[in-house]
Amino acid sequence: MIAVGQGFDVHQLVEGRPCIIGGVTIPYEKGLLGHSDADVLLHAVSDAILGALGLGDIGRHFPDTDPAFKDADSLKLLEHVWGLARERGYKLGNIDSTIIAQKPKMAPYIPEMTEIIARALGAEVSKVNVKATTTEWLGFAGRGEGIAAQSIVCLLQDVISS
Ligand SMILES: Nc1ccn([C@@H]2O[C@H](COP(=O)(O)O)[C@@H](O)[C@H]2O)c(=O)n1
Ligand SMILES: C[C@@]1(CO)OP(=O)(O)OP(=O)(O)OC[C@H]1O
Repeated sequence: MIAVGQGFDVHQLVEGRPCIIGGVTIPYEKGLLGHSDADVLLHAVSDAILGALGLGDIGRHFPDTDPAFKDADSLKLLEHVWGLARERGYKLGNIDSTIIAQKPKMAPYIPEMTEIIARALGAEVSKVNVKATTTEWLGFAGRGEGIAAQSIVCLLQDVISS
């Protein structure tokens, strides 16, 4: 059986916060604001997986009103979400993501992001793709006010036939 899901997230860029995207801390003058570490890419990946499982979104599993998730490491949240997929017998088919950011430049960090996501999902790196795009200076991302990410995932579940 195949299950697909998609995820989308946005976080504001502000001074005085680290810029953590895809589990990588990127040197930049601003960082992403959130209750957790605000890792916009890992949030989109987590939401895509929860969508494929029909289990809502990360706000439902990790409420931003719960102090337990203050400054939470989004990689830990993703690992928890992947556990929900694993316990239902799913493995990763593939996952494709896009980071939407005018700045900073993501390209140098994409291989490391890809490896981190693949490791968290117990999958080969070849099953994970991460891209980046600017918005040609248009909109909130183009003005540098925030960064968005979107992901689409395909999960595979073995069906045992008798
Ligand atoms: N924050 C970003 C945005 C884009 N890139 C890379 O630059 C290439 C060109 O982007 P366009 O928006 O002009 O299509 C794109 O292929 C990305 O790989 C980036 O590294 N960081
Ligand atoms: C991750 C959580 C929980 O700490 O908080 P944020 O970092 O604010 O992220 P968001 O994508 O707004 O929603 C999910 C949250 O509940």
